[in-house]
Amino acid sequence: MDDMRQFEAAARQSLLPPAPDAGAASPCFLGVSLFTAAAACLFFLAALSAIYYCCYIAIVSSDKESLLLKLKGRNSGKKKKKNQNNDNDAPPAPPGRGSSWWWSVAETLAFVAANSSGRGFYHFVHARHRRYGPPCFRTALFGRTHVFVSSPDAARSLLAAEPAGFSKRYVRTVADLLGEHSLLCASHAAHRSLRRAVAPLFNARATASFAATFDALTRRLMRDWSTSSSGAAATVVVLDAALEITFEAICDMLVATLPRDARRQLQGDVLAVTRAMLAFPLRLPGTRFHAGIQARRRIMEVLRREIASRRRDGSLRQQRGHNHSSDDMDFLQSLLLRSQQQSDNDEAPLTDEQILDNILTLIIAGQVTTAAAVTWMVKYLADNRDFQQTLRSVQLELAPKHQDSPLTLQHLSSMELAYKAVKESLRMASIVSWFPRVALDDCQVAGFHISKGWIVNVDARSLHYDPTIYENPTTFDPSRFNGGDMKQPYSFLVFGAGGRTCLGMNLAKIMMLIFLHRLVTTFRWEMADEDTSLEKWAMFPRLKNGCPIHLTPI
Ligand code: HEM
Repeated sequence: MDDMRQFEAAARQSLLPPAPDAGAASPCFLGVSLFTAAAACLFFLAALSAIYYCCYIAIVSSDKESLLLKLKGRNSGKKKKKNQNNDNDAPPAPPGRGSSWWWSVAETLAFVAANSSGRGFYHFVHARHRRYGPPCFRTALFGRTHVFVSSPDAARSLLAAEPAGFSKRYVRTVADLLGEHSLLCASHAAHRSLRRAVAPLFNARATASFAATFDALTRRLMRDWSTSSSGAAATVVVLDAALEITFEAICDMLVATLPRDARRQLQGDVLAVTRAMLAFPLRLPGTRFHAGIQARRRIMEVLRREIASRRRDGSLRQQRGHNHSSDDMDFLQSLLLRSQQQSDNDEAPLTDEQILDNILTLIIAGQVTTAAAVTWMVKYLADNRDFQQTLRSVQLELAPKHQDSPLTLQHLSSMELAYKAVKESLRMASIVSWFPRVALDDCQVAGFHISKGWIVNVDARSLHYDPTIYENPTTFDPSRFNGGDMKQPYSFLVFGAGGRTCLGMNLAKIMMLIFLHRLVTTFRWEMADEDTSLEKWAMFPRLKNGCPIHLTPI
């Protein structure tokens, strides 16, 4: 027992700091220690940056080249540039920096810092756009040279009819999560046949039936909100509600037969995949990227089980020979039927992998974007109460015609002012802020030299906030659309343009119109929290607080 006490006393003694020695803490000694500590920190940071950079080149880059080859390529690129500079006729490289690897580390860290701050990842682009001015600037991210272009002419040269010199390129994380057959990531060659298979599904009948489903969900939501407010003001979080109903409507359209519990699991997994899209691509348990990859695996399992069950129950055999885009089929059934008909006709059929990747793509491309757009629209109208009131009067005049019945496409087409509010919200929110393309060869864009392999991004948000195109661009003003969609071609790019234009743009506009009409004719609202900081690491810009509003029934 005594031994034990002695041992504890000795241990306590060893944990106590040594008695202060007045002579040891002289100012000179402190200065040297601080200097050494600062130097060590700097060295540590530099080493970390270098490791980080090398990891990123190795992990993120989609090319199969080795790191060594890349560095070699960069050196030969430097030589090439020197030769180019000697040639007076050669177009200049876009302003900005991006060839030195130190600069690439600094820019990548700045991008990551913007992403993990409340200002959102576009802040990085905006700061450089201001520094270098239009029409473009150059930077380096994750080991790749990126050019951001922001003029309608440059946008036309990159998007119109998909020029032969460019292909689509998303960061590796997005491609890993959505799958190599996803429409959003496929190269131009693979894209053409995939789009031919998916585009017919968005026909007029499917759109009308989608509008009816979404309207029913929105009316149910507003009824719940009315009940919870029961005459007094209630507070609701718009983003949560918008995510819920857009998911339900899109799920009904794509895989209508999925049981309730499978839908709930799917919804959680889709959220995890979305969260992982801009995460560091480390497949270590506990990381966001790993969680996203696991969620993708579960989603694929659920969808594969669904396909197997449809093949077992014989419904596909019965529907063989019918029009594959018939309105009583969900998208999954239409694609399975198309695949079966292709193999019956000895054509190369759509594979299950292609079908699965694109069902997941449609859920993510459709749900998260539209929910974010609806949320921004509600915020802009909360900030512009006069416009909210004007719109309310207009919409209330239209309301008696369909108060208790579903909104039809005809009803929606008569909502001119609401439609302008939808477009103005889409412009200001610029949900997809830029669209990446990769140069397949050396070429010129906007009078600047672009080297093979550089990523050229159409900076849609800068275009939408260009004061030479949109007067007072930071003001919410739906009347700017009085004359039609856009003042100049390629200046309103909320849904992209050319061969890669958004396939769901009509559905997105319909969802926004229905939500706006039902909300403005049922409630008045104002923001319950004025915090405008953005959610960190979100692929599409959205408010961190999800846009809580106070609702008062009218
Ligand atoms: C407000 C909501 C939406 C916005 C802002 C939006 C925006 C966009 C943009 C800008 C592109 C083109 C990207 C590029 O060129 O790189 C795109 C592509 C696409 N969108 Fe949307 N979208 C929305 C809603 C939807 C919906 C509801 C669906 C379907 C359910 C959808 C499905 C797609 C698909 C499949 C593509 C790829 C098209 C292709 O490459 O052929 N989107 N979207």
